[in-house]
Amino acid sequence: MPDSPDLSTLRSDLDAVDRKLVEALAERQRLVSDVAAVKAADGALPIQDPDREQSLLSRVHQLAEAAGVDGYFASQLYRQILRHSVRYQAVRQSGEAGLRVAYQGVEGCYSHSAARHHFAAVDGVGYLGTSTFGGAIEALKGGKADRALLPVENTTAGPISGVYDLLVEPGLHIVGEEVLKVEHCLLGLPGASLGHVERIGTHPQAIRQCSLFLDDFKHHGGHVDSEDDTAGAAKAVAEAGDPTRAAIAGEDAAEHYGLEILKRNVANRKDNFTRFLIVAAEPLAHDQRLPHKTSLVLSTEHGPGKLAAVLQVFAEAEVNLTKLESRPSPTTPFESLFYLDLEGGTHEDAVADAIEAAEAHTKSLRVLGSYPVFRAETPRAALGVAASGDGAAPRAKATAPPSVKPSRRTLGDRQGRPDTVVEIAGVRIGGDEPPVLIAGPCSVESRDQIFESARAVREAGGLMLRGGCFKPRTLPYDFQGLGFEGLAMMHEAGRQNGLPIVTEVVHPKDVEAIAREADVLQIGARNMQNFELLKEVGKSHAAVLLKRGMSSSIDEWLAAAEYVLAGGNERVILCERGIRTFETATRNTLDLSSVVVARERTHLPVIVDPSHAAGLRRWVPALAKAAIAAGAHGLIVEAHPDPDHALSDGPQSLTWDQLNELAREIGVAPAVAA
Ligand SMILES: O=C(O)C(=O)C[C@]1(C(=O)O)C=C[C@@H](O)C=C1
Repeated sequence: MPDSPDLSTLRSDLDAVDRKLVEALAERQRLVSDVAAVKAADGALPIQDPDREQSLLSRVHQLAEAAGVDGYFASQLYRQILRHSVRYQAVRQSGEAGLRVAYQGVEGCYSHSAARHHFAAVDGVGYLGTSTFGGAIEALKGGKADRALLPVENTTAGPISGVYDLLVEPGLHIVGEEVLKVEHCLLGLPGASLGHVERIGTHPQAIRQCSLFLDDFKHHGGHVDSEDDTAGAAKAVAEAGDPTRAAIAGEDAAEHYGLEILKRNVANRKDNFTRFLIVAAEPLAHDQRLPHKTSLVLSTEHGPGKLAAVLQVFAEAEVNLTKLESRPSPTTPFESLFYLDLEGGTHEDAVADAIEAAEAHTKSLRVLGSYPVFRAETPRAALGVAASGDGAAPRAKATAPPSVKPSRRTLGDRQGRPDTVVEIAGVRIGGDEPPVLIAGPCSVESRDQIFESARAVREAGGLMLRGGCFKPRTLPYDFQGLGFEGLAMMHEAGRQNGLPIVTEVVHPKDVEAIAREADVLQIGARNMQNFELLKEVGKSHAAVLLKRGMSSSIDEWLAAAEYVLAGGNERVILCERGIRTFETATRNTLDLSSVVVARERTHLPVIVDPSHAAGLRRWVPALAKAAIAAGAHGLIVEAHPDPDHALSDGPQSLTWDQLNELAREIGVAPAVAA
């Protein structure tokens, strides 16, 4: 047998392939540049063409699969390529080049990363870090920079109020926005370990966003230092060379300062985004074919309904507001300035007319900027940007927040309300949405098992990954789950495959920590009436999947949901999983009538777990299809890479082939290439 090539030979072969890949990207960019020229000559052509992108992505998916490359991986890469392509074309239309961009912080900080994303399509950009937000504005005003990029809001910590005060300075124009997914990581020296860290340094904003992790760290004797910026803290750790020190910063900072990620995702919320604004000293002409946003600042007289009158104008003109923020006026005590963001640009008549009409109800009104927004993969609702271009009509919204003390059983009752659609990282469950398949193993058993499961679930057409990390078992000797270690693996597996994750929480004290990594908190059948647990998940930002207790009536099940809703958490999904009857042939008796009744009595989504009802895998598909026929909004199904050797619930877990077939039968499997 010939010797296999050595590592250095393989690496030089890889180098050659990488060169070809980069050359192909350059060739693509040249063609995109020609496309931009065609579009410059014909103003009727859209810069972004969602239909073309869709067909291109599915072709790439098919080509990749045929070549033995994961189709999802290839299409994710292509999404990035297309995003860059749209920006590249926009820049070619505007003629921007050689910009100097000021941001607050040192290299590798989030503002620097956001700036690099935003200006990636511009040739010859230089970056200038300043020590304060005001310093970035000064650089702009003093002619040392052409743009300043400033963070204005974060989806966990809220508005960055000091920046709003800077935006109203005369002579500044908002010319763009950038949204960055912020993933706070704990960084330390290579070889350092989490257990030996004694001091953690980071920016006050990150301290707020990671308060749960840091409180726990302090509780165990650790010290937290407030630093000027996240990447600065990372730099200090690298320079100190002390393995007991760590910083909370982004992945870019780790790369920049040669640090290792000791723990990913230490923020309170898994989905953590920061919105940045790009400011210039002159207004810019933007390509009007791109979707726009407009930012205003205004003040009103004191008096009842003054602000409402302004808002009414936009409501009547059907101009959507994506932001309303108030700040004290820098000049007049006890007067407020209101910052508003609107969907649409001032070149659109509806927007321009509405602004003019609104002005009549204000004491002062100024347009801070009208600028293009690039569609990004962000939870658009969370950022106040309406989903666009996907053709999906907005469906029934979640119910109003419980602003009044709930009277007896009102929140969950239908009372003529439309169905609530619960949205979980882009997956919509409820109402008239197509049924959602949630699948995965009963328990997370190992890294390989959960990664293989995530991939198989995604390939089958599943939209969420299930997996237990904290297992309530009948016998104390049975496998109890891998706990937080398993959760971290599952989080990563879900992320890599674009699947939100569902996991059970069994103890009230774990709710916050689990919700940092999981998208949906499952309340198991045994805990359906654990009222302290229900109250705790009622306070959580994560969605809740509430299984019906094995001996609970529908009334008791709905009353349990009421606990969660009354706590302020409106994102409740009911799950029927079978009840105890005299029948012992199946593990539980699947009560499909509860789906019909619950759908009539509440506005909440109702899904079905056929696995725990059946107890045997060969019975699962029939029950699953019956559940959909009865009106279930989705299924949560157990499936395992090797069901016969599963550590829990093996007999009722489907194989991948069975899962694929079920997905096809209920019509959620991805379309197969012709
Ligand atoms: O085909 C076009 O119209 C292009 O602009 C090219 C391209 C691409 O890079 O392939 C870029 C943006 C569009 O949204 C679709 C496709």
